[in-house]
Amino acid sequence: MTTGRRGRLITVDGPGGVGKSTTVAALVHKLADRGEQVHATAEPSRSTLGQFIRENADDYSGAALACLVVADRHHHLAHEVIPRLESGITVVSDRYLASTLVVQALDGVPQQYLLDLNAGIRMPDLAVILNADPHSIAARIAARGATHRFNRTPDFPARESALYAEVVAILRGMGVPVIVADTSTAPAGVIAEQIAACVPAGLGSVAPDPESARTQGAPPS
Ligand SMILES: Nc1ncnc2c1ncn2[C@@H]1O[C@H](COP(=O)(O)OP(=O)(O)O)[C@@H](O)[C@H]1O
Ligand SMILES: Cc1cn([C@H]2C[C@H](O)[C@@H](COP(=O)(O)OP(=O)(O)O)O2)c(=O)[nH]c1=O
Repeated sequence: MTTGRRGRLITVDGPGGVGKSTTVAALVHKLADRGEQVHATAEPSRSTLGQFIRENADDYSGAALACLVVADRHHHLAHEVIPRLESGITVVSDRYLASTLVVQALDGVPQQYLLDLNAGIRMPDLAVILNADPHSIAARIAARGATHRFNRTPDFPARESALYAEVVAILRGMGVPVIVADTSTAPAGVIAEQIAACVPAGLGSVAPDPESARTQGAPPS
């Protein structure tokens, strides 16, 4: 069924282990419960290229990995995201542009190069940046086990957390509505509620008040 209006693209980014997947699942439930058609997705995507990236992120780095993740994004948009948005379905993506601006920066890729690779992508209607005290993040990664080279590096959570705080300003400078939530202090259900409150039911755009939507600023670096 289509609704005759465009869906919204909501993206959720933050350090590995911060709570993205948990928050996305809670948000999708909340939106669906109030009658929205919602599609949950993730980057790297489920495509052949996305799966290749997940399996090989330890063997590719720098500009090579940047090109792979952004190629996957362009394909993801064309084949999975945009068609749903055009059918009125809200799409929630676990990782998107902000992840590239942070993870690839930590891999040594210049920011302007990353922005150029992303030229023309569909910008999020709402970008959610989850952040947390780096010690909490490290403890969660230790509890579940590191899954890729980025979260095997001990100082990675602190560096990643600091860079996500910077990316908030970059996204806002690009005109993207951003809300920031601290998963060290707020449970996923509460954060999902706050995000859902920024996505008015039945409207084609979101207009969060960044200050009232903010649950916590990013932790100090
Ligand atoms: N808001 C939260 N507060 C406390 N713990 C959380 C929160 N969100 C997620 N978690 C826990 O943190 C761990 C990592 O969550 P996950 O959603 O897999 O993170 P990510 O997708 O960012 O890697 C899980 O054990 C999850 O239960
Ligand atoms: C979306 C994206 C992912 N990646 C990489 C980082 C990870 O190796 C992998 C995403 O894995 P993911 O399972 O999302 O990590 P985590 O559970 O730790 O949050 O893809 C990038 O390097 N750049 C990107 O823009």
